[in-house]
Amino acid sequence: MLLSKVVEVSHAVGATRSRKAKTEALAELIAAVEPAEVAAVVAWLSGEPLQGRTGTGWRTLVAARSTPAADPTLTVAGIDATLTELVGTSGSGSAGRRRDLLADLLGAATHDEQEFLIRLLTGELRQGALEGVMTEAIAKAAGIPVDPVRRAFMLSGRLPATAVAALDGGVDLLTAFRLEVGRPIRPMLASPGESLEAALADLGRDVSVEYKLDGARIQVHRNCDDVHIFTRTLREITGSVPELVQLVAELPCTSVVLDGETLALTDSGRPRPFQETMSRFGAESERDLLLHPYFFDCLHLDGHDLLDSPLEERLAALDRVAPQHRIPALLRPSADDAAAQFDSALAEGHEGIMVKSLTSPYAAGRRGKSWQKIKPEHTLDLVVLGAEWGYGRRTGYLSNLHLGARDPDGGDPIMVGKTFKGLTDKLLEWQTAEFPLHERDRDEHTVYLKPELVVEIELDGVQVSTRYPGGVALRFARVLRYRPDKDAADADTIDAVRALLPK
Ligand SMILES: Nc1ncnc2c1ncn2[C@@H]1O[C@H](COP(=O)(O)OP(=O)(O)OP(=O)(O)O)[C@@H](O)[C@H]1O
Repeated sequence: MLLSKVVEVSHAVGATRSRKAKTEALAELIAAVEPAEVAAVVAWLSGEPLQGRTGTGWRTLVAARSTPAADPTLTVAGIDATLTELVGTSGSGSAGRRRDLLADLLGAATHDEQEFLIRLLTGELRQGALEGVMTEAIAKAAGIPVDPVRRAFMLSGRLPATAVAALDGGVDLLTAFRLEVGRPIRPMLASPGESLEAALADLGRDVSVEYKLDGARIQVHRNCDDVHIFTRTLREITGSVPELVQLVAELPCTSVVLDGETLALTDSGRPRPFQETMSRFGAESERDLLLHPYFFDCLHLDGHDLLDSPLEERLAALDRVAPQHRIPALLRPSADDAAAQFDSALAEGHEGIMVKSLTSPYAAGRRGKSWQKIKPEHTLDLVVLGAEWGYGRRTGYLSNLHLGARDPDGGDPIMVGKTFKGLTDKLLEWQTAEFPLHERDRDEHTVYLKPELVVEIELDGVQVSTRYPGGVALRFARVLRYRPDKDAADADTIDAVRALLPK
């Protein structure tokens, strides 16, 4: 298939807000593509080359760009082969070879194709928000229901492989996807609960009421001596967290997959700030800060997959394998005991509580009602769309943030407000240094950013707005912290913001 056809569909998908129209355009393309090219097309339209990140910067690409070709000739298979060569080029002279490959590729591309390739290779197409639409499109192209496609994607974390299986072998091949120890699955997520009372009324008596710790999510896989640890976005961090690896290696089992939260504690046992925990996930991690795990789920134990088992059984498995590392939890508490649990979580410096249905299976990658998070304040994770230069004491610093909510249908984030409240001097300095690295455009007052940074905002509520395109604006928003553990695809949606409108 010609690249020009893919670019055309990519534009069409970007130009419409209708989820149905997006799904149809994608499904038609996937159904039409050569079997050998399905994986690449699905990967590209989800925002990433099949080879993953190619490590090619925007400057290199712009330098490699020449006069566009008049007519489209590039094929999907040809480009995919070039990208494989590009990522495989290493050693002496590799920089020059990479430059030549890119120059040949871009030289053969039309103007629109050049734009597309540059956005693909710089990661700008990676919105991830298209994942939901893409899952539906794959099901439609294969003529099968969407649920088995979704499940296979959640278990494999890979849309291209899911698409190939769906088109090759339909539901039969998709149901062969299993939890594989060593390969991370997308974590189950929670919905914001209105209040503890509302969550208990909604979920009934069969609940686990757990501390919601303010750390970072980890997913731990162990097969005999082989331990792997992943973040919320499925990034492997095994090498940065030796103390967790050792602890998991010593658990009394042969194979296990655990879900939990990790954080560093102060000498008096209170949680250290989230940023300090996150700093341990980086390449140059501060080893003197010890991380502790607090597990809250067990997805596999000694050859048994537990994803489809009710939470109660999964917690029993967790109790068998790691009772000393469980997150504080009460099973089927009275309303008073649940309220006391909430109070003590806050008193001990934690974020709030989680109320979980004991009868629910592990819905990988889904944000459902069977896990509800209760915090004393409303918070939203929003995408930073830009920042205005400050004035007065903040002259020379990028300050007032433009905040956007995710479009669940894969469009650009939708602006819902601005704030400079809560920004410490340290954050102002960091923003001023960091934002230009994400710059999309600028004018006299504002630096506009690619949708890449996620910030957690505390707010008093939201109100109807005629000024903002989503019809809703934040009230009294203030910055709590940046969320380097989240991508724009993990930000809260415009629907989540609207759900806070007074009823
Ligand atoms: N007992 C717990 N059970 C589940 N998740 C917990 C628990 N304690 C802390 N967490 C953390 O809270 C998160 C649950 O909220 P949610 O599923 O909405 O994820 P999130 O989008 O990362 O939310 P948040 O921004 O509130 O951390 C988990 O991702 C996990 O990191």
